[in-house]
Amino acid sequence: MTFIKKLESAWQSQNSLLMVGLDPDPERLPVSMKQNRESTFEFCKGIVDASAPYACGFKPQIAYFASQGAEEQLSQLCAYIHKTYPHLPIVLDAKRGDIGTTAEHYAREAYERYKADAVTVSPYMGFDSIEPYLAWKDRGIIILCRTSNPGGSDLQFVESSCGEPLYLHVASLVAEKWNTHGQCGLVVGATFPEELSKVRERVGDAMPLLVPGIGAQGGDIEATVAAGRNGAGTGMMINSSRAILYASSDENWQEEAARVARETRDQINQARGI
Ligand SMILES: O=C(O)c1cc(=O)[nH]c(=O)n1[C@@H]1O[C@H](COP(=O)(O)O)[C@@H](O)[C@H]1O
Repeated sequence: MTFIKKLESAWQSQNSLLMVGLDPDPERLPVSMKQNRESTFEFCKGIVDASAPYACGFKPQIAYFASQGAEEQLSQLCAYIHKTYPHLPIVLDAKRGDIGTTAEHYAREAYERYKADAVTVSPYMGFDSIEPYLAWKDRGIIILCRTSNPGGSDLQFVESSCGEPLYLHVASLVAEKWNTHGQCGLVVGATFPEELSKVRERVGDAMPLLVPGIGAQGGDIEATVAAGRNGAGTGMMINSSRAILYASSDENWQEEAARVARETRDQINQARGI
């Protein structure tokens, strides 16, 4: 099954647009856990099990694993998710971008080594830096468009040669030229609902948007849903990481993670009118 079909099916079967971000900071693990690589896996597995009923997918952030030499734990986690929750897609957040020959290896890292259903990439080195990912027709490529951080405006708001901000130019390029097999999506931050709505309008209903920025970054759920939903009331993977992961560091960390995930799913659904 392709990434896009798996995601669409998860939106329906889970009745959820919530993507749970897996950003395991060794310094913020539950107090009962030791700060080591094995705990990184155990913690993420615990979060996955607690939040799976409320999620449309999981987004592990590679830097949190690589910075502590926990790549094997990331592989183990992806294998665990595929085996236990085969209906929930994994978006590997790696934000890669490099010349084609190198990009080929980044694609293999994401799709072969970690068996991710999709990976985040940067568009700024152009089409040949994206092309190697397109060869994996059943996988997804989620391209940075209007990121959630304040500094995103430094470049993404620069006027492009077409006389509009660069992020909209990226949205058009991906929708009209790069998305040759219908496997691309875009990253647009929940912290910028106005731009989110412009991107949705530009790319139409079919393209999924990865929308980080609710929870710890303070994005407004109602405004996000109103701006980014498609005609079917879906179309978004609305990501929350720290608000769920670190809801509690006490004995009840799994229960609290589950509670925040459920409440976030419910707030998103309420904004969808469900
Ligand atoms: O590609 C991403 O996932 C991403 C893009 C973006 O524009 N902003 C953004 O915060 N992210 C990621 O989304 C997650 C947000 O985490 P929280 O702010 O803790 O919910 C982190 O893993 C970020 O790396």
